[in-house]
Amino acid sequence: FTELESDQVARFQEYLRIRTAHPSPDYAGAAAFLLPYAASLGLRTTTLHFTPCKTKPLLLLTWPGSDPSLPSVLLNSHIDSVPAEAERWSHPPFAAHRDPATGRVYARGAQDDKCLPVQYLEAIRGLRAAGFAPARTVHISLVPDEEIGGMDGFEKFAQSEEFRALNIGFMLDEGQASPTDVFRVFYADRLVWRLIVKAAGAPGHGSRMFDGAAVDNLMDCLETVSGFREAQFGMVKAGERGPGEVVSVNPVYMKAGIPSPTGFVMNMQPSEAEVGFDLRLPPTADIEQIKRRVKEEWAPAHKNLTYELTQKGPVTDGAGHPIFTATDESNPWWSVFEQAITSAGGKLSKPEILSSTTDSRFVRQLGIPALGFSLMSNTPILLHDNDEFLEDKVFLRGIKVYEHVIRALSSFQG
Ligand code: MET
Ligand SMILES: [Zn+2]
Ligand SMILES: [Zn+2]
Repeated sequence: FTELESDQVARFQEYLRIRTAHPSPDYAGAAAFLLPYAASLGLRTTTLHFTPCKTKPLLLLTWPGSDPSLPSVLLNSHIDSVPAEAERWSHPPFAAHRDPATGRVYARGAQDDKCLPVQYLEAIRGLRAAGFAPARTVHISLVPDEEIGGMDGFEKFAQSEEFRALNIGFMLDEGQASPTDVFRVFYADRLVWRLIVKAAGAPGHGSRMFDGAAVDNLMDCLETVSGFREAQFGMVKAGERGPGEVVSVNPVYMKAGIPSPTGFVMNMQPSEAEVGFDLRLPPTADIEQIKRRVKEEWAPAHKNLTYELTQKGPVTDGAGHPIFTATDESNPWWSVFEQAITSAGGKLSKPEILSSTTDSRFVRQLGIPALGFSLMSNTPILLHDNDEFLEDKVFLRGIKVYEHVIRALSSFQG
């Protein structure tokens, strides 16, 4: 590595060491790292707050263009991460350990998505060093609370006067790693729902067989959901559908039993049981049909099951249409982006629907084109997983590709 490249990897590690994981992300620590970093590159910095307590800063970094009449380009990244089960990691999740043999940097957030701001900023450093001056203004937004739905983050930002004033023409946001050498690009997100099913039932002796116990009722629900899940997953396994093109439903917690000092009482059947599901729908899914399925098949009242089904974020855009960004000639930004990747010597995947959900949905909802994009090629998909890592060489190559992308997008005269 050159001295610059070593510094770039070191800056990535430094950012990863700031504990921005939920449930108590260190947003102040992140701001104290990112704001002076951006200022040192000559960017304008602004801090916005959308909560009265001002504990959730939204940082805006700006590289002014020579033609302020042109709509600007926004590069987004969320500051927060999901938590980590530290004892199950091979390296501590907030140490950002770099394995010298493989170049892998291990940390919560290495992929999702704390590589991005450092790559954006280092790409700008490279462009400035090359004497490049953008025609369009380039903004970087570093936002809080994406992992918990964005209600105090991008959702409020997208509705704000400050956002409108930025006059954004196009946004790039996070994507997902690619196990092959193509870069993945995403034109839509799945809708994110949470489903909580509660079962009630007759309590009784642990030894007695009877109908209608709470856990028995909940198991009926799990069995039905599992059948549906297998059918959806089957289409992905068979290669008929992409992972973003089916409905996913995964149990993420279960609660039942009567606690005792040593664990749970073993010879009593409890009168309540509960399961939580992460439910994701493709943007064009028939929502009424899913709602009916939950009510009639997954959690029918006659089995003593009740449920809460809640949706996070928008379902349709302002015109009532499913939320996605065009990836054809109707969207001039698409071809500018595609050409930038080619000029950087990269290959792009066929545009996909992202299987997870990002802040892009709030921008697309406004009719502004936004793509999810990831330069993590030849990398296993480890977001929200243990031992999340990114290889230093992949990270560094990403900076070079962002140089091409930022140059092209900010020069676009259409
Ligand atoms: C709860 S909104 C989405 C949060 C996160 N990006 C996910 O896909 O799980
Ligand atoms: Zn993310
Ligand atoms: Zn995430």
